[in-house]
Amino acid sequence: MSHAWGYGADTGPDKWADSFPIANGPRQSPIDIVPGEASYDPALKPLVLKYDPSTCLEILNNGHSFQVTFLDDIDSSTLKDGPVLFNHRLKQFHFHWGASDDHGSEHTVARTKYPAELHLVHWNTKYANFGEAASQPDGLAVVGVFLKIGEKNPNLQKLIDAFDSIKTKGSQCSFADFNPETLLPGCLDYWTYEGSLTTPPLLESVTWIVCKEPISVSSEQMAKFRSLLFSGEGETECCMVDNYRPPQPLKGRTVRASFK
Ligand SMILES: CCCSc1c(F)c(F)c(S(=O)(=O)NC)c(F)c1F
Ligand SMILES: [Zn+2]
Repeated sequence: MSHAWGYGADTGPDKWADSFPIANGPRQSPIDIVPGEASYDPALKPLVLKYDPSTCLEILNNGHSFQVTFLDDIDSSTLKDGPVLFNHRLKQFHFHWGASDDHGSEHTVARTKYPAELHLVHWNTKYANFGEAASQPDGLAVVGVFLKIGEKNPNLQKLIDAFDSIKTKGSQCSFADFNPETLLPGCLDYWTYEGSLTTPPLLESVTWIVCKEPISVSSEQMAKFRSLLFSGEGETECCMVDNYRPPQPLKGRTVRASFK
């Protein structure tokens, strides 16, 4: 039986529950973050993100987004503190974006949509590997960063410059010495809540850490994101746009803030 999923009318988020019933689970992501309803928690520690550019391996089009993958066999690129109790290793980062600049993020802030959202995916090293961690309620920690239309971002440009090599689904190329720290905002104030992957298998294993401050992207750079394809080489071209899941019910969860 095919569990082929996507973002089109027949395969998109409204259909995912057919193959992945957890889509209607108690801790699904993304959510709408309402700042006035978030609880400031003075016990939340500052995020400690330490990334080693030499662990950057490749950039690839996986047919749902583009991702940059990291070597995660030792503690070279890690997330510590913040809301998590254990050390986490960086596995990959990817983005979600819209067909136009007025939407595209997965999380929203008081229903405000950003044109794109970066996800830095980390796994808890109390588990043996990413796959095992992804099946545990405290297995993953994803840092979300909003992209806001403004100045051209020279660090995002390094990713965009590789797009000609990863235009179609399944294409990849080596990608070395990229430091994800250059994609972080200057202020690391964050909201945190217990959630899930935002794509199938929608596993409820993610501690979400959503940064309050966005990073900049130019409208021209967003247009380059939209030049990537969901489709593979030789297939009818289908532009990679609107690869986001809309906000899901909070179902009684608390969103905590690391800032007043
Ligand atoms: C089986 C997972 C493969 S790794 C991965 C991913 F590819 C992905 F897209 C998201 S996401 O839900 O879309 N964004 C947080 C994740 F959380 C991930 F961990
Ligand atoms: Zn994501």
